[in-house]
Amino acid sequence: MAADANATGVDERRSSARQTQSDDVDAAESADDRLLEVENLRTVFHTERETIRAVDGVSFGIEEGETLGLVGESGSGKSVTARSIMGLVDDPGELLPGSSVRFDGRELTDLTEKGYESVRGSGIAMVFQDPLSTLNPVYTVGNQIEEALSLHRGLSGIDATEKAIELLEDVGIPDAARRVSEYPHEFSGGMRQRAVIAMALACDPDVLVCDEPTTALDVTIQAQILELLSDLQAEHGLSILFITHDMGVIAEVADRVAVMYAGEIVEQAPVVELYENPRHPYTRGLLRSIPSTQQGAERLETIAGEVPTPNKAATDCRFAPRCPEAFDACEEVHPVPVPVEEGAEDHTAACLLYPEDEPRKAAVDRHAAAGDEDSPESAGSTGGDSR
Ligand SMILES: Nc1ncnc2c1ncn2[C@@H]1O[C@H](COP(=O)(O)OP(=O)(O)OP(=O)(O)O)[C@@H](O)[C@H]1O
Ligand code: NI
Repeated sequence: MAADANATGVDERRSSARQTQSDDVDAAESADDRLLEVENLRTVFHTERETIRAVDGVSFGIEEGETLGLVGESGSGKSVTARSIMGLVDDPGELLPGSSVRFDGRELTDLTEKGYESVRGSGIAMVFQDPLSTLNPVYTVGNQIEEALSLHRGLSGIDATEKAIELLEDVGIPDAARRVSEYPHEFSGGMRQRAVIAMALACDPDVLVCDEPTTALDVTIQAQILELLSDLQAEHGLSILFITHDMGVIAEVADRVAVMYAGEIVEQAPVVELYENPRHPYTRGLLRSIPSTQQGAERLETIAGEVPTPNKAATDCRFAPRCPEAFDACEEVHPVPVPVEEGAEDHTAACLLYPEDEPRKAAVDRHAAAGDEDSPESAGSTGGDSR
């Protein structure tokens, strides 16, 4: 239905996006450059006991050729964000109304499964942490790449085999002509992940979503895969969403970074800015927990406590119980992303301490007002107010 997005459709979506935008972070302004635009994404899982708000109002965009790093502790909602973009959220999970994922100007969240398949086949491809979850043990690596080539590019026979070999060469697999007929178990961990990347490239995607693609690999191999991804990006102009819990890896791969905590993005900034000038107390804590190679003797700090499971709409700051800088209002007001100071549109933090150059009370009021506008209670038809 939405398959052939025309210019008018795109314009309509842009203007409706503008209306629903909170005025603090006007992402729609730069939507023109953004190949992938995620807006107010809410993905919940209904379990017997509770509803887990795994992704709770996440917004970000990725420009052409850019890498956005998505970082956060285990359970913060990174993988669910990736699966939501890919249309891979199944029962008991669902995207709540108002969630938007636009790819190349086209809304994906209301596509049918068939429509999504075509997006996954040609627009957006995903690389998972464990290559064995993607590769089928009973087929040769070549067969699997050829199948992708046949599905997405209509290649078959010798053409498909030749292209598969070329892809394996592209991802740095030596002796590709021979290895194309080997089985996944004959590949090492690093070579398997390269093969998975070759499979993803078989679709000639514009966006690559990588969910901890190097976490299972040892450090040397990890560095090689990261280099491969950056080479491929330069070569194919890929946009990459790179998910990891490792701040060290993020520093190497990302152009921009989004820090996730308990289902929300708590800080977003260009990579150098984030490392040199982190603002959210959670980001500061994460950065203090990176092992520093220069000062080997220095003790590593970790953030005490655990990520809470977001099982209610937030009415406070979910990080407050672990935050060294929390004050009274943090328990009563839900912070939304705001510029960290006036004019800092590309550096936002969801923390009541910001904007830093605003009097504390005014800043808190600004968060409270934005939260009221945003809340499902005020947006829904019930008119009920839980506050
Ligand atoms: N199928 C599911 N059913 C119920 N809850 C789920 C399901 N999938 C994910 N969740 C919950 O969603 C939350 C976010 O999980 P997610 O896997 O996205 O975290 P993550 O940031 O990727 O963590 P990790 O670094 O461990 O991979 C968790 O609380 C998790 O328990
Ligand atoms: Ni994950």
